[in-house]
Parts: sequence; structure tokens; C-alpha cells
Amino acid sequence: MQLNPQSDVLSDARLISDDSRASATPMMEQYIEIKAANPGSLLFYRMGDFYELFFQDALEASRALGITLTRRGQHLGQDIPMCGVPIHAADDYLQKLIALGYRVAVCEQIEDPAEAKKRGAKSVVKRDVVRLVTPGTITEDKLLSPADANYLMALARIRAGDEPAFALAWIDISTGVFRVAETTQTRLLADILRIDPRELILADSLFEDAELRPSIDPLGRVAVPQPAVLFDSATAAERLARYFSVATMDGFGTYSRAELAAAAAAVAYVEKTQLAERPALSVPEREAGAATLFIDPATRANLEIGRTLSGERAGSLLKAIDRTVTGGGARLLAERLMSPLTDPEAIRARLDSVSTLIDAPRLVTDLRAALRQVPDMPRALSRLALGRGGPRDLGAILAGLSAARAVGTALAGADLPQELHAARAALDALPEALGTRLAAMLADDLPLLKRDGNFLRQGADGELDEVRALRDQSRRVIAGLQLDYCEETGVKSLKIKHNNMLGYFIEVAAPQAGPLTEGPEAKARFIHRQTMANAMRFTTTALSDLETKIANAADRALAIELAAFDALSADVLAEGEAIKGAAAALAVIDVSSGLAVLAEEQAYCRPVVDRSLQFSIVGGRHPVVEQVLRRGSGPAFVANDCDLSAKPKAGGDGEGHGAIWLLTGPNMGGKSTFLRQNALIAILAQMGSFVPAGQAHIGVVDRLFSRVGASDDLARGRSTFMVEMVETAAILNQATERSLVILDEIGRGTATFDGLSIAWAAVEHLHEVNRCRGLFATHFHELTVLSEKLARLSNVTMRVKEWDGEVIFLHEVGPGAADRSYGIQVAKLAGLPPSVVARARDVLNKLEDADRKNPASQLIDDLPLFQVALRREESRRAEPSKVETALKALNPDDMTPREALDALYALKRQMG
Ligand SMILES: Nc1ncnc2c1ncn2[C@@H]1O[C@H](COP(=O)(O)OP(=O)(O)OP(=O)(O)O)[C@@H](O)[C@H]1O
Repeated sequence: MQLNPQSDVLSDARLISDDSRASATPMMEQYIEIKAANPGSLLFYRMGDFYELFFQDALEASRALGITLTRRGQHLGQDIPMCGVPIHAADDYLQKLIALGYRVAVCEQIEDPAEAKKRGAKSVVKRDVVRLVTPGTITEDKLLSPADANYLMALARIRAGDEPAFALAWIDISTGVFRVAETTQTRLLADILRIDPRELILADSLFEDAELRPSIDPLGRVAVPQPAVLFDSATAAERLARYFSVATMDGFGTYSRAELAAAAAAVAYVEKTQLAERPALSVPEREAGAATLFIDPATRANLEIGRTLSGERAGSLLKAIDRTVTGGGARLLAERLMSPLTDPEAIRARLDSVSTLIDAPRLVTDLRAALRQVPDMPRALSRLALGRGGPRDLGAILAGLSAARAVGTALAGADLPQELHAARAALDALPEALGTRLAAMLADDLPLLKRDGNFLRQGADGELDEVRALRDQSRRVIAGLQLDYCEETGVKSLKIKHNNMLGYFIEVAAPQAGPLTEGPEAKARFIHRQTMANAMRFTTTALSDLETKIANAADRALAIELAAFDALSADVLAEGEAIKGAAAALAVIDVSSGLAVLAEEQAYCRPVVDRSLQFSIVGGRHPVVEQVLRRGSGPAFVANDCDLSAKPKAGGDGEGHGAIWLLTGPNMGGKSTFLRQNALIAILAQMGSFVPAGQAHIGVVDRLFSRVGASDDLARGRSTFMVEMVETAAILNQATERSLVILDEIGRGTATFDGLSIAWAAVEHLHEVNRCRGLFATHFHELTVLSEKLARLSNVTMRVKEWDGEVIFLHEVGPGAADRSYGIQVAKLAGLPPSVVARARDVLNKLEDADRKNPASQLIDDLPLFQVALRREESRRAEPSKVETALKALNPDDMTPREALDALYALKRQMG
């Protein structure tokens, strides 16, 4: 029966209320109990071969999964909405729900229905939640994507001194990776997005905290509030030590209080969701704060590093540079790209690996052939540790071990740089005996589930071979019996068959049953079992003896196989650390050889990265646009230079500050592409990749900021212009002299004069206060006059050719300033009606005429320079005085007259 989803449905709160419980049937009472214990999750309630969902859960799940909503009885006078998913397809439905951000509590029957019956005919089968499936804690291959890490993250805040301390801890239980890092309120969202967790847990109080809303809201469903006890910092170290079965965490290094609180919360959540099982987590590894290039959230999104603005992989930088061939390699590449380094030595070490492999193409071919055979060992290992593994997970470890050996052999004898040398050592450290044992035990074709048996090979176990022989032999004996009985009875069509109800039985067609039923001898020998419409079924003592033997043999065989499975799993887990180390090494080798292949294929060069303030790119290209153009039949990408390097100060006294390029040019000229390509080249260089350029010298960038593209954030009540200004404010407030800033068309979304003024002041601020290296693209040609007064500002322009009234974009960056935008030509190309184009030309001529009479370039003479610094001083002076601050802190309603008088005296004293 269909249910109208619009009809009234009990809310979860009403459902778990006392009067609801009081009027519930025994089964409903059990359901409500379990539902109340698992708030925030859809409850998959096991009933026979289905998981059923009720009430609000049923509404949400039926909508999300597109399955039929029905009803089952009534509660509190209302229909109970219900929908269900069959057990065998549950994984697919779970996958869909998890992908949509839902969390699911899986509730199983935990006793045999026969047991329940013993307590009385109406008693309910005991059920309990055996697992909480949440986006951050899944391990099934079907639910995971091979190329993505699956992080659960915990955020903790400790209020100690003046400044609250923040820390993040993140765990991938599908691989055991566990990291912690400190962060700050300003960096928070950037750090979260850099790691890109599937689920972020934080204390209720933080979730509600208005100050944190800007960092938490953009995460949507990913952020999940949890009880504050999980984050208790007083007991955190102790709880962690208990998890890792050590007396104290001190032996693993020093963690801050906030880090301990975050790490302990993450572990507590893992325990909460996995219930009985305990994943094999590595000890939390600290990530030093300044070790990674800070990329603010807007920049990360706009530069389409991991995903495009529409949320897809295709078209992102990651997709364009990914040549890895293993899941682990793909995950490591993504991680490196999301968190580029700032330490030139560490960057150089990675680049050395790529260089070495570029010089050894044969080696790369061998390595990649071997790597292609590498299965996802960490994920198999994790499933085995959680007791969720199957024969194929053991098979994955075996295949991984032999592929690792092949990779190790390929690398043997090569002269390797540090990083690859360490990787080879990790491969050499793999225990040989484990592989030999697995190979000797496991069959070639492995079933998914261990309870299906038949995963041990012939010769693996003496007793198993015997019982299997017995089973096979018994089957042959049965075939012999059939022949004997045919002869004995003279019934040619007599057959021995098998079904689950009767086991083995003799079957004859009813008209031929005479020889088996007539006479006392026959009756004693052929025991009647069943009469069908046109057949009769019998058994004999010999047949049932054989049957018992076969059943016993099958049971015994399965028991032997299961015991062997447990022993092999234990062997694998005992070598867990070595296997994880080897898997990490394989990922490094995969990433390095993937980057070597990319560099060769796309003609990338090795960048020089050091601690200078250089930024010199010769023949730079946009890594994504270049590949797109190459695939098409149109013109090739035009390479462009960019030099924002600091020049030595006059008199040779050290390095000055980096330069800013002011880029003007027509619409469609390639300004945005040029801006982005330089930012992407910096990111690629600092992640340890070769870069799309002829030559590149980059003084390490500490923060990368960009304001490119416009999007509004209506959900947060911000218009396009407001978003632009918020992002610009973040840049002007945070950029340092080591930063790289990319600004595209600041001030475009408002009235011309407002826009121009904001852009003007922003350029001055970048030049005078931030003193960073920067690229500033604009259609306000008036700004180009600034280069006369700002020493490190140069004008460059995108070249165009005008030919026969048409404009041709050359996509070449050259010195100088554009005199016009060619907006009308572009509009014409885009197909604006000719009448509109003609009219626009008239209007433009008029406006240009007016401007010639009163040019904005006069501004430069009218506006004295270095106003920015002056204004900063003024605004600092405009800050409230001590007396004002003290006055603000007083609350007259809370004061006695006496206190008020004292406060007045104190204020007078402060005035001096
Ligand atoms: N260096 C280049 N070589 C070849 N094609 C290019 C190059 N740079 C840009 N293009 C192509 O030109 C088109 C316009 O580029 P882009 O969006 O960067 O222009 P723009 O100057 O920022 O335009 P607008 O001012 O309208 O935003 C893109 O579709 C791109 O494919």
C-alpha cells in the first residue's frame, strides 16, 4: 500500500517520547529503544531477509534511494511509514546513502529466532546495532574510491591562554593512516579543505559557536556535532594510550593538549562506530604547521586543484597530472597536490626522484608493469584487522607481496636518490616467509566470502586433502550405488538425487515403483520417504550412511579452512607494519614514476626551488588548458614568460621585494589563463613535480592567494561583489613578502568609479604593505599609470592584432598597456544582435570622448602616493582608547551603586 509522503509523520523526538514508548507493541518498543540510542543515523532494522526503515527514516531513505514507501500498522493513531532494502543488495543502497552524506546504524538480530520463541510465543528476537556506517568510517571496497583517501577528522579547541588553541586529527580507517596538526581559527577552513575529510566531528558547543560558523558552514553535512565528552582533553592522553596499549603516549613524541584532544576524539568516534572491532591505526603522526603551502579555501576552489568548480574530477589539475597506476599512488599524489611543501630541501628530494626516473626510461617501464599488479594492500589489511576480511583480502596481500618483490628487483642495483633509496629499503624489509606461506596455502581462484570455503589449495593441509578425497570418493560411490540399484530393481530410470530438504534420495517414476515397494524384502531395503505427483522417493541405509559421511566431510573441510584463514590473517597482521611500510614505498615509487612519465609526455622542466624571492618562469603554460588544446585540432597553447623576481637592492645590499605585474588586455585575450598558470606552476613545483615551462626558478612561496572568477554565495547571504571583497580583504590582510597573489579583475562587480578606486587602493596596498609577488589583471586601464610611481610595478598586456575590423587574440604577454578592451568585438563574436553591437559602438564613442576631456589619468597627479601607509596609521589611531574599552566592558545593570562609583573613579584615573 502506498503512503502519502506529505501526510503527517511522527518526528523522531515524538517517537522516542515516554508516551510513545508506553503505547508501543513489544517490537516497536525495541525499535524505539534502539532508535533513541542512535540519534542522527538512519536505522536499518533487520527483519528476516530485509533491513526495514520506519517513520522519518523511511521517508528520507525512500526519497534518497527512490524506493517505494509503504506502511506497516499504526502507532499513536498514525500510519507507520516503512520502506525496506533486501539484505543481498544492502551494500549498494548503503553506498548511495553514504555518498549522499547519510549515516546508517545497522541493527541485526543477535539471537536465533528459536531462542526467542523459548521465552514465549510473543517475545521479540533480540536485536542490536552492530555497526554505525558513516562516510568517514567505511572500509568496504564497494563503498570506497581507490584514488581517494577516506578521512574521518576531529576538531578540538582548547581555551587556555588568551588565544584558543585548535587542532585537527584525521584518520583513514581503510588504510590506518593517522595524523594530527595544530591550526588556528583563520587557517581552520583552509586546513580542513586541504585534507578534504568525508566527515568532520566536533563538540556540540563548537558546532553551535557563532565564531566558528564561517569555517563550519561551508562543510555542510560533512560536519557532525558529537557529545563534548569525546573531546575531553584531561583524559585524552590516557584514552589514546589505552587504544595503543601503551602506558603513556610520551614515547611517540610530544603532542599539544589540543592535538591530544582531537586525536582521542577521533579514536573514540572510531570505537563508537566500529563497536566490537578495532582498526589497526598507526600512531598519530604530527604534521608541522608551516611545512605546507597555505592555500586559502577560495583559491583552492577557484584554481580547480582537486576538483573543478562544479565538483568534478575531470578538468581539475589533479586529473591532468595523474599518471599513477595504483590506488595508493593516486591517493599519495592527491595528498601531495593538496598540501605542497615549503621546505626547499624536501621539495628537492622529491624532484630528485623524478629526475632519476626520467633518466631511466627502461626502469620506469619495468616499474610500472610491476606496479600495475599491486592491489590495495592497506585496505585489505585494514579489513582483515577489523574481522571483515575475506579470502580475496589474503589474496591481495599475496599479490601485493609478489608485486613488491618485482618492484624491488627492478630497483636493485640502481643508484637511487634518498627518497627512492628509502622506498627500496622498505620493500627489502618485507618478510619473504609470509609470501611463501600464502602462496603455498591459497587457491588460484578465491571466493569473496570465507564461509564459501574452497580457498585453500590442494596440498595446503593434509587433513583437508583427506576429507576432500573422502567427499569426492563418496560421490563416486553414490554414482556406483545408482548403477547397482538400477540392476537390482530392473528400473532403468532410477536416479539418485539430492536436495536440501531430503539430502540424497532414490527417485523412480511412480508407475515403475513396484520393484521397490512390493514384498517385505524390498520394503525393508528401500525406505519410503516421499510420494510426489508422478514420482516416488526412497532411501537406503547405505545411502544415508554415505550422506552422513559427505556432510561430515564438508563440515570438517570448512572448519579446517576457517581455522587456516584465522591463522593466515594473524600471520598477515603480525607483519602489518612491514606491509604498510611497503605499501607506502610503492605509492612513492608510483607517484615518482607517474610524474616522470608526465614530464616526458608533456615536456615539463625541473624547477629550481630555493629560499630566494625569485619568480621567474620562461615559456610557462597552463597544465590543464594546454592538454585540452592539444587534444583538439585548433591552435596550440602559446607559452608565456613571467618574472616577478625580487631584484637586488641598489648598492648590492641584499634582495629587495618581489615585483607586481599589472596585466591589461582584451576580453578573451588569455589574462585569466596566464594568472592561473603561474599559480599552478608554483603549486606543482612545491609539491615536487616538474612544471609546464621551459625554465622555472621559484623562491619558495609560503601562501598562495587568488581572487579569480566570480561566484556568489547566496546561501550565506553574500552577493558576488561581497564575496569578492571578503576574499580581497583576506588577501590584503594576510599576504606576506613570501606570498604569491593573483588578483583577477578586482572591483568589477560595482559601479565603475567605486571599482576603480578599490582596485587602485588594493594595488598600492600590495606594493607598499604586503610587498608580495603578484599578478593583477584588470580592465581599468587607468591603473597602468601607477607604474610611474610604484617602482616594482610593471605593465604587461595580452597582445592582439586588429585586422579588417576584426580582433585576433595572440595570447602573448608583452610589456606595455592595452588601450582598450575590445569588449564590443567579443560581444559581436558571441552573437549579440547587430543592432545592439552598433548601438554599443555609438555609446562607447561618446563615453570615450567625455573621458578624453577629463581623463582619469589625472588621478595620479592628484593623489599623492604612499597614502596607504598614512591611512593605516590613521586607522590605527582611530582604534578605541583605553578608557573607551574599559567603559565598554562595564555593565551598569550588574553593578551596585558603590561599584558604579568606584568604576567612575577608576575611569577618571585612567584619563590621567
Ligand atoms: N596562452 C594561450 N594559448 C592559447 N590559447 C589560450 C591561451 N590563453 C588563453 N587561451 C584561450 O583563450 C580563451 C580565453 O582565455 P581567458 O579566459 O584567460 O581570457 P581573459 O582575458 O581572462 O578573458 P576575460 O577578460 O573575458 O575574462 C580560453 O578559452 C583559452 O582557451
